[in-house]
Amino acid sequence: MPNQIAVLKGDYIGPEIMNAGLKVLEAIANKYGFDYQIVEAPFGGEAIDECGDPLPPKTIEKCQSSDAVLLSAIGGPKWDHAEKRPEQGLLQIRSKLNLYSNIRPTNISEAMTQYSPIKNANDVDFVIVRELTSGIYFGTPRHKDDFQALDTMYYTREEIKRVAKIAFDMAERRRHHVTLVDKSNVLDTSKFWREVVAEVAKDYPDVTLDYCYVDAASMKIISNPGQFDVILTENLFGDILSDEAAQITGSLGTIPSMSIGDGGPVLYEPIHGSAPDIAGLGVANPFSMINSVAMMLANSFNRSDLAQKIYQAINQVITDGAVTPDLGGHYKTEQVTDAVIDNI
Ligand SMILES: NC(=O)C1=CN([C@@H]2O[C@H](COP(=O)(O)OP(=O)(O)OC[C@H]3O[C@@H](n4cnc5c(N)ncnc54)[C@H](O)[C@@H]3O)[C@@H](O)[C@H]2O)C=CC1
Ligand SMILES: CC(C)CC(=O)C(=O)O
Ligand SMILES: [Mg+2]
Repeated sequence: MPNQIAVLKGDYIGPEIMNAGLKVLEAIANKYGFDYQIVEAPFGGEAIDECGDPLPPKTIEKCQSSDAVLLSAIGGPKWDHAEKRPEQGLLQIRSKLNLYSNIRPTNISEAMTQYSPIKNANDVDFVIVRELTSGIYFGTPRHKDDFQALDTMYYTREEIKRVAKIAFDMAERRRHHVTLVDKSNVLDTSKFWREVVAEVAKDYPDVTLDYCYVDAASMKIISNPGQFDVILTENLFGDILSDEAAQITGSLGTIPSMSIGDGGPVLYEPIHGSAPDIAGLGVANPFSMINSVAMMLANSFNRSDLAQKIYQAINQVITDGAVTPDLGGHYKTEQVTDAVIDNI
């Protein structure tokens, strides 16, 4: 049976970079052997236009019966004032697949250091483990009227424990260091995170746990990112910090992510949005999606060999300067994609 991959193409630059990712997947599969089958399904704005629902039941069913899900960015001005927004579909798919941990790496390869806006970029290699299915994006009650608005940040012990274990397991395979980023000088949810994470840490005596307030962490990601190994944080802080962390590689358009739960299909997606400001121009950076394909091959299909070939090809393309305008180049999405394929 071929490996089944659910493909959700997304909105604005979503399909542009998804095409790039699938082209690279096809090329590497043909050259080195990888048996797969794509199952496309409507999602986000496209699905709202088609049936009024950003996550139709048939789409979630296709994802649940696949071995992995490859998703591109959704949303954009077309639906900003619609009754249902594509972003609701994104939160729902994460929740329905129980993907409570989102892994967002920031490492700057030797070839990428020239594009980084920071000094000492060559010692940057950390990963953000972001809680993904709870916190303020999901908390109730919520309310908005003409005079007031309310969102709720809510966490249970179990929700914190399970994502903390993912972070500590990851640290054991890396440099044995977890930094919990929170705002425990103010928020009760953060104080609770500290209590629960300190409990979990007792099972990992060879991992060092330290703490950092989110405001200071946002500064340190710029001033001394080399100090981080695994950053563990809640949903909203992880969302914000991961965009910041991406930019120190040179562009938000380079970083992939994977979202995992307790078994079931893992979901791979770039960390950025649908970039409506550059959609249709053919200049979107495809590295975030191509890196997501590589991450999928390594983690869902046990093909680290293929992932390594993709990473090496991207490095060569970067060294050759064949990059899109966000990295200061003049290459188009398609040209960059073809250059990656030529180097595989
Ligand atoms: N996972 C998802 O599907 C996400 C969706 N969104 C949605 O995307 C829409 C646009 O949001 P924004 O705040 O503009 O964030 P964005 O991440 O789409 O764009 C921010 C900036 O980064 C640039 N950028 C992003 N990806 C790029 C790439 N691959 N190549 C070159 N440049 C790239 C954009 O051109 C823009 O200037 C909104 O509707 C938002 O809700 C936002 C974040 C994540
Ligand atoms: C709808 C948002 C929560 C998407 C986003 O910004 C993200 O997951 O990074
Ligand atoms: Mg985000």
